[in-house]
Amino acid sequence: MNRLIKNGVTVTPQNEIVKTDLWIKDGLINGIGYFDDNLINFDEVIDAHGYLIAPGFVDVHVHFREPGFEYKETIATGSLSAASGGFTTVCAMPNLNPVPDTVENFEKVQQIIARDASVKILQYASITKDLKTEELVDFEALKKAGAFAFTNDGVGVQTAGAMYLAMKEAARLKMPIVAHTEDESLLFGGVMHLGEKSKELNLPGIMSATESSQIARDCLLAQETGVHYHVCHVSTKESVEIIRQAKRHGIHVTCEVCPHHLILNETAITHDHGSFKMNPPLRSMEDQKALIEGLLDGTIDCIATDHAPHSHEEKNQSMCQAPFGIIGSETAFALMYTHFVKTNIFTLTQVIHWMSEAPAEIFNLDAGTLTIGKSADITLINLDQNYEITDSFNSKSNNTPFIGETVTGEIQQTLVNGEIVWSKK
Ligand SMILES: NC(=O)N[C@@H](CC(=O)O)C(=O)O
Ligand SMILES: [Zn+2]
Ligand SMILES: [Zn+2]
Repeated sequence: MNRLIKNGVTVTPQNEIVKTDLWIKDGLINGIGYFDDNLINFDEVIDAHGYLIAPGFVDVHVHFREPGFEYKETIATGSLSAASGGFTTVCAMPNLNPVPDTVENFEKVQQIIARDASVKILQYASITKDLKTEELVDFEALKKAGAFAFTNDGVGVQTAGAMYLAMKEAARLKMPIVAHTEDESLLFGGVMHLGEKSKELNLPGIMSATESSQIARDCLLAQETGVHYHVCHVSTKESVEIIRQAKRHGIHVTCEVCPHHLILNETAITHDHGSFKMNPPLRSMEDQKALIEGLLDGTIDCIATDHAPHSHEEKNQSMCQAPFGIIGSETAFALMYTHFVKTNIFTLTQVIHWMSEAPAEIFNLDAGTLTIGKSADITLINLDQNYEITDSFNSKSNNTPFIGETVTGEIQQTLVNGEIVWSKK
């Protein structure tokens, strides 16, 4: 099967836009340059007239809710949502029911993935049984069953001892520990960042140290054990500084940041509504600045969405009642492009890198680049198209505070292994 993507552009490492075609043969990238479809016999020619031909994005942090919470999302709807956001490889979190904490439970998820996924999905196994801190999973068996990495995302590992033993075992197996860092003894029922805004809205606050103190603990344990330690959704300036210092000390730590923490801060919370509630919460303007600086100086390694679907009923209530989390797959690129590339804070090359090659490099994934001989995992983007984010998504849920915003940069088509998995209607 020979397919040609014609008349597109790519962006060079120097951030120059150059015209190009891309030739796909049997699911692999066979050539990047100019190809004459009068001379070469293509089964199909996709006219990309001026669209950016980008490597399919890689999202190391999504919640697909199946099995257990199919009313929020399923592997079918979540992966379609990812595809329509330009993602071709995603890593799915284990806060499911049952939790993939045994080989049997893990294989159940793998079977649904094999049946229903429209993009490549790597499934995380949990660190502990049922995400409760006491008992570790069988790391070796879950690795053999195909676990991508270990995490308890949704909750933090509450004791240093459990985290230490988990890291020791993961290090032995050369597997990463991925951490949602949250010390529950420092939570005090908080629902948004503890600061001026939480006082104004009279809502219980979450202090920054709830996150950063556990990152400090874990960096020291990562040094002790030599494990690859990856921090989820970094949100505070203290977290960035701790990770910066840990990297300077040669500790194998990497981390991700979410578009919403880069774009918004606590002042965006106009009133007490569940759509502004996510974990970690929108922090202060200083924190937001530190996240941007952290990306620019390499302290923060990549962008991940933390796509966290919840039903309308669940989110349409006070922050004190609504669950934490917002969706992110379908809006990530356009939001980053609009807020950071159009404003010359980041280059297009940087944003693409942080959404594709960088996350793939962190976890040694064979993804995230346009390379001859590699899988044709590709997204085509119209960089000139403005559109309004509406409440209609491929995801089952529409819990995002970005509804109503006009953005630039629309995903047109996504291919996985050279096959079209999503096209804009
Ligand atoms: N981010 C969130 O606010 N919520 C996530 C859990 C998590 O990522 O911690 C969820 O599963 O809903
Ligand atoms: Zn989390
Ligand atoms: Zn998450």
